[in-house]
Amino acid sequence: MTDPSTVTDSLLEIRNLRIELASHGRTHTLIDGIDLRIARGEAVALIGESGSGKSLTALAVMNLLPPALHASGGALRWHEARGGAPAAAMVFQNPRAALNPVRRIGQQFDDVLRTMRVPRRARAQRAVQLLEQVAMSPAQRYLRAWPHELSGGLCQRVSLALALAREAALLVADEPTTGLDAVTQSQVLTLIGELRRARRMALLLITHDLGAALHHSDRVAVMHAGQLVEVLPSRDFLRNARHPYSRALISATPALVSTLGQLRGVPGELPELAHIDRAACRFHARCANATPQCVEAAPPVVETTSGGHLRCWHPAPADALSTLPLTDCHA
Ligand SMILES: Nc1ncnc2c1ncn2[C@@H]1O[C@H](COP(=O)(O)OP(=O)(O)OP(=O)(O)O)[C@@H](O)[C@H]1O
Repeated sequence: MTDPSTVTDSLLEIRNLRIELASHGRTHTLIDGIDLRIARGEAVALIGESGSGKSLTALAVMNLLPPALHASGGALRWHEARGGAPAAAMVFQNPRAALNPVRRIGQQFDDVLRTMRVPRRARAQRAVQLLEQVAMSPAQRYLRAWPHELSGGLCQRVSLALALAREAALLVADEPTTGLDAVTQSQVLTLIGELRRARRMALLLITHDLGAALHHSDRVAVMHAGQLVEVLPSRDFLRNARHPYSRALISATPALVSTLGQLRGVPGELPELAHIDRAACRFHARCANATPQCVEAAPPVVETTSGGHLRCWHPAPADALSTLPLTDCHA
């Protein structure tokens, strides 16, 4: 794990990112005012419920938003001296869908390495090296395989190796373990962490799983209804998370509570992003701390004493969670 306090070398700054959807003559703001900095070699986990806007944020970073959606307001500022390599590479949720079903694995490496201008005679050897880095050996056997001949976990390893082939400074991993069994999930996330550290590659890990986020990142960014509501170092999260939504996510994560009896669902439902009241706090209808102020005005983002960022009128006091009987997965 990288020590967040020593990470100062900025790779990507996302400033006031907004993603809008134009529909029936109206513009709907789906993502509203994302500010996030990722340092070189740093692992940032983006967590939140399904529909909170994690994948849209990732697609904006990759410059892959679908045509109906438009990124505006902010800028993505890359500090990487690119030297011809792409700034970011992505591993997708569904590795089978990400691989071309009618190209053998070796052909897919050849396609990527050709775009990286790797000479033809060096490509096969490079593909072998990449497969060995993701622990697929003997690599020659896998290079001849079709995607349908591989398990989901092996397909995700191939996707990861293809992403590594791009030599990018940032790996964006959008739910990279969805659909994999628990053992394979852990293996894939551990492998991503090892490769990241070996290559000093930054990681934007998108996940619903707070426990996995805390284990595999330096900082956690909590997303609710198209906004970041809290960002703080992973190692401090259980103790210092102050947004009521962050606290609700902790109480809703089986790996983070001591007994199943302490497990609580997150109250209410995510508001429909396309029809949201931008003047109010987006969490107010689900929040036990809400007051009329939360309905009348959206809270600003403030810096906290623990070095994080918080968007809430009535946050929990710092260190409040240490009184809860939580299992510390980040020891
Ligand atoms: N192409 C699109 N057109 C219109 N709305 C979209 C489009 N893509 C996503 N949305 C909407 O944007 C919101 C955020 O979606 P997004 O996929 O980013 O959420 P998410 O947090 O990644 O969810 P999940 O964890 O399920 O992948 C959702 O309300 C979704 O319906």
